[in-house]
Amino acid sequence: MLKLGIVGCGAIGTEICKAVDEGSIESELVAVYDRNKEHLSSLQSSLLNTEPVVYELQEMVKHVDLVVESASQNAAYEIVTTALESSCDVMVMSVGAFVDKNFREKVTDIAKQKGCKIYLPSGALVGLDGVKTASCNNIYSVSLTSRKPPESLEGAPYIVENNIDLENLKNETVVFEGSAAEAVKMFPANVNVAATLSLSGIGFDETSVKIIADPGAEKNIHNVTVKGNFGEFTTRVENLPSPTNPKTSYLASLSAIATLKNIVNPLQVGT
Ligand SMILES: NC(=O)C1=CN([C@@H]2O[C@H](COP(=O)(O)OP(=O)(O)OC[C@H]3O[C@@H](n4cnc5c(N)ncnc54)[C@H](OP(=O)(O)O)[C@@H]3O)[C@@H](O)[C@H]2O)C=CC1
Ligand SMILES: O=C([O-])CC(=O)C(=O)O
Repeated sequence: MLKLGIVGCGAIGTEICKAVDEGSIESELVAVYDRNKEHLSSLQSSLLNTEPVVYELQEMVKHVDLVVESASQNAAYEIVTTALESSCDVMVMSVGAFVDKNFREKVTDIAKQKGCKIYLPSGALVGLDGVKTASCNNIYSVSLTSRKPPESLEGAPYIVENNIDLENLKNETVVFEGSAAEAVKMFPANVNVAATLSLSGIGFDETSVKIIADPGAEKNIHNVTVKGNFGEFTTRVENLPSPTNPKTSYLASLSAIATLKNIVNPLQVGT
């Protein structure tokens, strides 16, 4: 059985733990950690069949096969490096950390040396199978438009630095237009999807991102358009927010669960 350790037990981490606890993923939930003690204890009390040990990262990696990062972009750097150096596989939800080329290359090298894998789930996006397939023969352009309730963008560095008054927005407003490279740095808790899209396709600088704050939006809506030698396609997902974190689409949690199921399944379906 795959032994799992989860760092970050908020919206996504909790759903993963519940899925393991219910027996939906053939694996053993060995250890959990969160700096937020409320999240940790509410997770522990929600589990019916499992009693994972609370281990900080350095101890966790001695006891598990795979570490799940579901914490934050800042936390991802240490979690990924420590897990791989200890010969653990790692699954990362804060994919925006991979915008840093040095980090990307460093952890890919460590993974190769240790014979480990780094898994980046599709998260809140749909259509990455098509992007990966299309990228095998020349993509001309990839664009992402994300429409979100204004409050979900509160606190993002771009909003703070540009003094954008989200509270008093009356109409839908394009708050950001630029490269995925800039978007994931400026909206670290909002567009990790732009990072996953960039890594599936043509890169961070070449992928364009538009973020719309829409006071009428109750869902996180992501449209992706890809053009290349294959032709072109557009995908659109209208995501319901997670019950405990409105910034995070519920589909992101399901995607993490689907990736873990895929890891333990000998039958591999899709791109
Ligand atoms: N790839 C994708 O498509 C998506 C990715 N995400 C990303 O996934 C990550 C998890 O999302 P979500 O579950 O909604 O987030 P939550 O805020 O609900 O949960 C994250 C938890 O991790 C804790 N945490 C943060 N930093 C650390 C650390 N250094 N060590 C230990 N615990 C830490 C937080 O504590 P505290 O409360 O104190 O901050 C919080 O309890 C986020 O980075 C989010 O941006 C989200 C949606 C889609
Ligand atoms: O959940 C979403 O819709 C997108 C998101 O927060 C992210 O990519 O970081």
